[in-house]
Amino acid sequence: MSARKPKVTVLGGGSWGTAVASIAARNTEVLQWLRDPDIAEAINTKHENPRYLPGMTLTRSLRATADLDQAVAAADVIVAAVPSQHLRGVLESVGEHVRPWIPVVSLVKGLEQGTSKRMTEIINEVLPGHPAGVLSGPNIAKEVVAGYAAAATIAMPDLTTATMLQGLFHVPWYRVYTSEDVLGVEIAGALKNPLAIAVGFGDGLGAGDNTRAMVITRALHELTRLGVAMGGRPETFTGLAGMGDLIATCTSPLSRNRTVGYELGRGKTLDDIIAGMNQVAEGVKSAGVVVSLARAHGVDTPIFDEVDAVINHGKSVESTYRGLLREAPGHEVHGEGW
Ligand SMILES: NC(=O)C1=CN([C@@H]2O[C@H](COP(=O)(O)OP(=O)(O)OC[C@H]3O[C@@H](n4cnc5c(N)ncnc54)[C@H](O)[C@@H]3O)[C@@H](O)[C@H]2O)C=CC1
Ligand SMILES: O=C(CO)COP(=O)(O)O
Repeated sequence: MSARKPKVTVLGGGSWGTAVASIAARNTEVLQWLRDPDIAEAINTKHENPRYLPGMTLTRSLRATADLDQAVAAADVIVAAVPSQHLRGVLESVGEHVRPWIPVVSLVKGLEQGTSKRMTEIINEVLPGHPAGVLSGPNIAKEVVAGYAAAATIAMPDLTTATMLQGLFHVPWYRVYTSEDVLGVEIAGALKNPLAIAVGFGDGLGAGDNTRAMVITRALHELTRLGVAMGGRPETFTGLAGMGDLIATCTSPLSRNRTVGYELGRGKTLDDIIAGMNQVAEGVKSAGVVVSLARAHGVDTPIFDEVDAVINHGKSVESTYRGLLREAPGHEVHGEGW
């Protein structure tokens, strides 16, 4: 007799939480928690998340609920898909209902303001004893739900758990690779967002393909320098969660982070851009956190510094690009600067 497959509970009702819940529901029993009972009802009866993935059909067996305690109590695996600034609060409110030792997988690509912590650090703090890991890669939610080929990496502290979880998320068009570099995979996902904002600046200003390629390439250099200084493995940053996600986020018109940069480059204010979005662009809140992490690790990060200056300190996008271009280039591989 085959063993029962682990039941998955996804916390979060946005586009990516819904996409991953729909994929995993092809492999096992999945319950998705979201705050709005009307959307839960629409997922259960119409197999659609009308707010975040309108018109897209989800796996029919996927079930949703607005009852957080019930959702968590049933879980053999928890998947966290709420925006980074809310993960701690959600986990604190469910703590006592979580079954002991079950793995917790973060899909979240942000850093906590105030503490500068990664999401797996928060999971380890709030739910000690649970193996905490991350699933990350170049994964624009709508494309994955539409069934276009994509891939990601699941990183857990041990390969046995990573391999068990791989089987829950892998489907023919969504290839899931394993890794033990939790820190590297996780930090890559958080760092690529402010860098996509920087690429959006250039696109919004009307700069061309050369500028975009230059910024993406130097952004990968900067992301890798900081990620390695923090303890990530160098090869992770040229993999799916690093270079792969950087390319997707910096070039996709569907990326929320790139769109923030693009609209700033076109002259809109940050407040107007955020007010017009019903989704999270994590890079807006993590830009300042990344700069403080870079200073703490003694890493020079000119692109991150410029994004932080625009987002948090009122610098204009035009002067950002002029400032970057004034800096004399050093050695391409070993140089510290931009
Ligand atoms: N959308 C995408 O293509 C991808 C997103 N991600 C990451 O997934 C995470 C979640 O983003 P999305 O699913 O895109 O969300 P979204 O931006 O589509 O929607 C935001 C979601 O967060 C929920 N939310 C807001 N405040 C909350 C709170 N206090 N408690 C609980 N839920 C709250 C909203 O109700 C909504 O369901 C982010 O860190 C994002 O960077 C990762 C890969 C792909
Ligand atoms: O993480 C993503 C793609 O992998 C989604 O990027 P945005 O949050 O910028 O839309």
